[in-house]
Amino acid sequence: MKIYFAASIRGGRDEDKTYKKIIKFLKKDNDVLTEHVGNTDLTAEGETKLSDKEIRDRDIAWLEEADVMVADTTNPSLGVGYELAYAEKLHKPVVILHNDDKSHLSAMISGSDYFLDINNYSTYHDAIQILDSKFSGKKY
Ligand SMILES: O=c1[nH]c(=O)n([C@H]2C[C@H](O)[C@@H](COP(=O)(O)O)O2)cc1CO
Repeated sequence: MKIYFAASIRGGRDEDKTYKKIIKFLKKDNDVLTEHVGNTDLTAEGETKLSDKEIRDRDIAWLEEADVMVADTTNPSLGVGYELAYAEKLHKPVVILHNDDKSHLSAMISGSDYFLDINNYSTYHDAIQILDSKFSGKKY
């Protein structure tokens, strides 16, 4: 499966180690198109070798190509909000991971009838268990 993993970059990189572990787990059986999101060397400046237009256009092409989106919404991010709305427009399945101990998910996401697969996690291990139960043997 091709997975578009969405998580905060310019919104802040406090959770980058969690992103890295989630991507490592997903990569065992899948193709993660946005592996750079989990790169712990990537700062809140974002990808500096590409223009913002190149980043946006590449990411939308990846989103169109993806079978499913996994979004970690714990760290609020304009880009992730945009990607979620775009996934809804494309009718892509979306799995949301959110650590309720750290932030309160926007009502624009939790109040939407489209985003029904919203999963609260506290530790990285919980997040992996959630993904394992969703993806093992499942085709999107
Ligand atoms: O450098 C980047 N590379 C990139 O792929 N993105 C995409 C992927 C992430 O899921 C999302 C993060 O948005 P933001 O930077 O607003 O937190 O946007 C965002 C940036 C910087 O905005």
